Amino acid sequence: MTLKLALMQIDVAFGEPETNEKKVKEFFRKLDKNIDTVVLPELWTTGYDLSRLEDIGDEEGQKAKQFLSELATEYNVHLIGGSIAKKSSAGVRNTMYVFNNEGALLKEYSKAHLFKLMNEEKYLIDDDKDGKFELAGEKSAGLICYDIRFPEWVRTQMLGDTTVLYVVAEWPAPRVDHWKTLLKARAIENQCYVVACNRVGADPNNEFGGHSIVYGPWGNVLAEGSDQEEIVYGEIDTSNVEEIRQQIPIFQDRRPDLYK
Ligand SMILES: NC(=O)CCC(=O)C(=O)O
Repeated sequence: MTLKLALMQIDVAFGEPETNEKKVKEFFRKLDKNIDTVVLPELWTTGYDLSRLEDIGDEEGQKAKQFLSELATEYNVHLIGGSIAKKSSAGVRNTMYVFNNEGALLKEYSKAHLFKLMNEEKYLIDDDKDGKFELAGEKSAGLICYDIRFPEWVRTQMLGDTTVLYVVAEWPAPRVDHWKTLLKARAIENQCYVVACNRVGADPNNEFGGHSIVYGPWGNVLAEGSDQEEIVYGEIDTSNVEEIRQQIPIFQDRRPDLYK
């Protein structure tokens, strides 16, 4: 399966959901024709304005779901909707929504690993559900930023022939080298495509690194963004994954009996 991708590497206005919705709409107007799948970054509505999430978070994600579903339908694209701050009676979660090109919600995933360096554990609650879904006939998974530092969690998503891993992030500039290295390792060790969208710009506490990136299953870079706002375009063809997994049969050679 070939997929034409567009990673919307935007700057996120701190705590201003309406400004950010306008920005996303503006980016969609600039989108190339014949794109299959669009990816947005982490917490793209609010940014890391965590202390105000009770006010600016999205009740049950209703607003974001409607907004994303309409965009997916209007532009006839599958949409990895980054993540947003979803409020519920349990607390606020960092939640990704995935829509198909008919505007149907395919998946809701909430960040499993909270990042203490950016105070997530003070304002957010984690979740324990998997990130797996099927998009455009392709077994896929979606994870959020810090989640990629946990190869055992990523592996769980890749078991069962998952071929594409989508990652959405607000990853700070000083650790862009970690971002690229970790994503490359996840691609190589899982023999999968990794499609990762990071924001750019700054908030009061961090400068963000961009470098949204697409890796192939050999760890080869297929597309990479700069550190500026842009749409990063890439294309993947998943037809080689099975052959690579036969050549070096990592999934068959696993010894889960040892990994305790
Ligand atoms: N938003 C995040 O989860 C950031 C993770 C991060 O910066 C890291 O180094 O890990």
